[in-house]
Amino acid sequence: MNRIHRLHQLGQSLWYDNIQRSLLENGKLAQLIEQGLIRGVTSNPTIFHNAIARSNDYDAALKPMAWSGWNAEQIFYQLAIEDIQAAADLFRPLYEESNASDGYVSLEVNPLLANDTNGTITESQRLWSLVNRPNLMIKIPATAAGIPAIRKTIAAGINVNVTLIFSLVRYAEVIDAYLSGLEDRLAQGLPVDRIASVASFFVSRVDTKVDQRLNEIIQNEESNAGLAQSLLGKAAIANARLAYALYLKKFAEERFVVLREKGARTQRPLWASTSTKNPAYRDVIYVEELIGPDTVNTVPPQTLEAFLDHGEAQVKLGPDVEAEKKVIRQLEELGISMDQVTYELEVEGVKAFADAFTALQQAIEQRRQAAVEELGPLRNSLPESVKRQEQEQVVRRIFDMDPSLWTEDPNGQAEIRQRLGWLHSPQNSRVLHRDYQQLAESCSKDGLTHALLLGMGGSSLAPEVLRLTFGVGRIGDQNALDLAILDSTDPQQVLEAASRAPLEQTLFIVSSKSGTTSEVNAFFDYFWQQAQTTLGGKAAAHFVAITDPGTVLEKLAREKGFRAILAGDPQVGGRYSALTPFGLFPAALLGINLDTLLQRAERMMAQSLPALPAARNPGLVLGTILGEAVLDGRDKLTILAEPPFESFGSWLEQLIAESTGKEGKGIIPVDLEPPVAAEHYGEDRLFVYFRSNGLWDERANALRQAGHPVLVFDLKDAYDLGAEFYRWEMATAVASAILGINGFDQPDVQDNKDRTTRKIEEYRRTAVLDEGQPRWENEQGRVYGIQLEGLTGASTLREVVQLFLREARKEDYVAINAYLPRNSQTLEVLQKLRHVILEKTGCATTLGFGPRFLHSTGQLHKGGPDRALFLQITREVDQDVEIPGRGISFGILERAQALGDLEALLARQRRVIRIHLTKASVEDLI
Ligand SMILES: O=P(O)(O)OC[C@H]1O[C@](O)(CO)[C@@H](O)[C@@H]1O
Ligand SMILES: O=C[C@H](O)[C@H](O)COP(=O)(O)O
Repeated sequence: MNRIHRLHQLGQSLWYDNIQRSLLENGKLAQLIEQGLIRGVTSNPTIFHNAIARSNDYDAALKPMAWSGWNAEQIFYQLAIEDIQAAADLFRPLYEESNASDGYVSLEVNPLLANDTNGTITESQRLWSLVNRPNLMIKIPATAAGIPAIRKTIAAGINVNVTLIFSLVRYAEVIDAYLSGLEDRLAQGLPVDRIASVASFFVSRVDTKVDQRLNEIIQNEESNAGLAQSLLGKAAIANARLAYALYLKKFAEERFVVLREKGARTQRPLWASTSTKNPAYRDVIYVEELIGPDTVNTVPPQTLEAFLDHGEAQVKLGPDVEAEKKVIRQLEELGISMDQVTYELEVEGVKAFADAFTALQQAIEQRRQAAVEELGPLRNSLPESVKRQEQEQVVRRIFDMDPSLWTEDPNGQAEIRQRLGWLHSPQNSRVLHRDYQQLAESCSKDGLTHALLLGMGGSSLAPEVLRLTFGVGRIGDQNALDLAILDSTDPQQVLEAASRAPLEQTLFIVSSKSGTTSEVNAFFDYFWQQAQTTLGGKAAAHFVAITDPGTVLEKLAREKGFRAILAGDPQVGGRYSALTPFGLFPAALLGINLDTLLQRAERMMAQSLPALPAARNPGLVLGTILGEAVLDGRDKLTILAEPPFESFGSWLEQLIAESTGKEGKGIIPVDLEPPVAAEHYGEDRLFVYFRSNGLWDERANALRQAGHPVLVFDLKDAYDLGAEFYRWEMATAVASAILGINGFDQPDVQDNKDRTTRKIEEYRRTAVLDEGQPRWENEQGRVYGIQLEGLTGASTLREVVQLFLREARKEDYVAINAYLPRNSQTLEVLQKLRHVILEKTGCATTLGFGPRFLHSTGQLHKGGPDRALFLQITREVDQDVEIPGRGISFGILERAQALGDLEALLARQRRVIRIHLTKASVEDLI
């Protein structure tokens, strides 16, 4: 039994005089409750000031509310109420178990109402119904105006923690107000048995003031110095013990006996202000000296720790208070009037809380203004738009799976009903994530050191982001698996992936929701054959499939005897699958703690539920910004992501582009664009900045000053990706609804696939790929696609590119679609090309590597707005690789995909050229 348990045995409950969001989120508060160390929580305006203004714990939650036009006070109450509710929920079991004697959490009324009876009554009722928890106590100050408010509030059936009590006279009034409130209830035939109240009697502050006077006497009045010296540090405890004696007396009187028979409880004294202010005193003095039955002591963290370490628990309270009366008498003899002291303390106490409240409002106001600045030109329209989402109950309808938010088409609606499972993924995945972790552990134990994931789009991008953000961690005492991703049919890239995957030590993850994605099938054929050749009968133990139940891939994996088959959630579409096995199993292989990742996602989910106001929902507000920005002409969502989050944009790109890019509409994600001076950007931009260390603060400021909206999302560590996945999924769903788009299908992807299939069939028949007639050619390369004015006069590929760029119109974007190996050399030169294009045309630029981007931005290219120039680049392959059993090579598959892509774009009258590099290199285009 520890010291605090002993204290409790003597009849005193220890409450915690502290609240802070991080304590709620990191499990510390839950732990203190579980260990039986604290039995309640108290807050006050100073505590909230410290919690909110002196930390960044609340900033992320504050932003959407600020963007939605809420003022500082609205924001404060939303944040405070959330904390109080969360704490109350943690205490709920104790509250029930202790038959409602402990387990309370206190929230104080606005201290600026301390002298306003009616204002306090109304505010108490407002907070009581907003928090909506039976184990809440509303704190009301024991001012003259507060006393009648206490009576009315108790009579209304609300638990009250009466605060700022200093004097015995006032304390008697408090007891009377409590009893009167109960009597009022009885008179109305209302029950009194579940009403709880405590009287917070402030302790240490009395010593602070009295000791100051005593010290003046010691200094200035020689004759009284001895007595004054002996009284130092005595007043507060004496005053509190007298209060306890009063409590014993009052609650033994007939008046209360009547109430007790009806089930009423006593109003326990609560010793507040019990941290030691004078370092010369014992640091647990205001706990040790005030122990007795039916009391509460609320202590800040340092006092709790001190008592746990060296506090002595003995009963020190009782009816015999002669010594205490003597202390008060002696103080009076020295001219220190307790009436005067306690009056001053009450006035100062009210003021201090009011000042803290005002300072807190100012601190929130500053942060609110800074957040609003981020919206730039969108700031005025956003509050109305968020209100509209609220009126139209968008979040409720999303959770109710109401497809009419996105489309009237019955087929589309039927599909959407099967595609909203991601809303619950953070919780649903909790059931299975231990299996993924165990499987990862078994792979590691069996000596597998590498993993190669074969997948496209939604099935490969989340794993890639996790790999690049987290790096390779640990599984137990081993290095986790070094995960690589293959999502390209470019033969060079296939070979590179193969060279980095030693067969004896590699786990292959065949990852396809549908199980029919042609690239993935080709990768499987290739690596299965390799594994068979080297590992023979042991090959299957090196393969895991992630696929939805009932797919051909599942069947194949079963037939071949794969090490494991992980079932996807059929209610979740590919690009929304990050928090299902498609993202989570690769994460486990990397040694990522799935519990923490899912916890962050769950926290975001909890903020996204329909019960919360729209302005508090991070995904809803973000989605509203994205949607409204498009309607305002800012459809180029430009992603700035600081290390280690640079790769996050590639996941975002596929989510947003494939979801919204259809029916001639869409948001155009612009990822990893080389930076240029702020004035080069058009008014079609909305920037989002994923901030980790503030490396790009200056750049963000310059953009903001140039009039662009720049939304900032602070990420504290890689695990925040869990939350971001969820936030952006919600935002994408909301933005799609605002744009009137079905965000859950990808109608134009199939066309590309069909055209590719036809090309391959023809190739199989004729051994030639039909590339059509070039519009221009020389020994450097050939040009296909739309007719360009003056093309015949061009003498180099560079000139061809220049001619093509003349087609650019204001607010177009230029998409470079490179069917090239994705490695640092090609990336560098293509980024250079992007830079030149951006400076020359002022248009946003995107870069995609084929065929990877076909499963990302490919849908947007064909289905989105006709505001793009597509520069497709293909090349002669140096070293081709056969796809076993398919009668084609990866090189042919890649080229057929490029041709299918080109054809699909031309069929939609898009402005596209293909430059096929024969002798030339990409450098020659710049
Ligand atoms: O997981 P699958 O079925 O192989 O699909 C891969 C990707 O292809 C698409 O279906 C189309 O691009 C994406 O939505 C998906 O993420
Ligand atoms: O409810 C608790 C009181 O507000 C708190 O104990 C005040 O303590 P202080 O005097 O240390 O500010």
